[in-house]
Amino acid sequence: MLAIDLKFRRAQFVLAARAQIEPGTTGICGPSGCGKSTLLALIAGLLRPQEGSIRFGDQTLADSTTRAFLPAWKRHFGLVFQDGQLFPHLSVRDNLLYGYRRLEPGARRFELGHVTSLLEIEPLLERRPVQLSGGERSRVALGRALLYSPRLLLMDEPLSALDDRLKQQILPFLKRVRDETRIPMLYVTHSMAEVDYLADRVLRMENGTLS
Ligand SMILES: Nc1ncnc2c1ncn2[C@@H]1O[C@H](COP(=O)(O)OP(=O)(O)OP(=O)(O)O)[C@@H](O)[C@H]1O
Repeated sequence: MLAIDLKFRRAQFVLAARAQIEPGTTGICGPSGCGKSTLLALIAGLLRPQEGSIRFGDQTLADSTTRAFLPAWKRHFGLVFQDGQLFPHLSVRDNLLYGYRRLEPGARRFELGHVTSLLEIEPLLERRPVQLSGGERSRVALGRALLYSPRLLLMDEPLSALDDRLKQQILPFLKRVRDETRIPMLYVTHSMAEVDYLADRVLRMENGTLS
């Protein structure tokens, strides 16, 4: 599904990644600073590899030899980061529908009611993000990413801002999303417990190298 063979350099840091990632849920684990977020940013199209290529199915996302580069918004991937990054001035409903409204109706795989019931967030629709708990915010961020009907869901430590009790509450929702939507996921975490619970396979990163 995803074929990665690239190098990316920053002043003090080199990331070298070569991997074939199949559909399902893939955990990416490794110590702080090893390059996990950088790898997700390259796959998302927020960074461009100086060398090598990234392909999704038969589509080239980036290729340094042909200088091909598909911008992030054309990749149609969903992103969920640590703090959820909801738009503070929009209600939960408008946050959820943000990407959905920008899709052609024929491209919409999920409807608002389906996602809000999957994540149990119906009662929150008229609230603003500031009126949500951390766990509710995470579920809304996940819901927003799903309603964008992504071809791939990229999650960068989506639970790391939560305490253990909330993590235990949200993990079953993530599992439900995995099983009911079948959207392929890349899940970056420090936590082997989260990977054991959710992932079909694990890739390890160390000092910028993926194995
Ligand atoms: N914007 C940036 N400018 C310069 N260096 C950066 C930038 N972002 C990250 N780095 C450096 O690149 C390396 C990889 O960082 P990255 O955020 O990918 O690691 P990570 O594995 O996601 O870490 P963590 O688990 O702490 O989130 C680190 O050495 C980091 O200091």
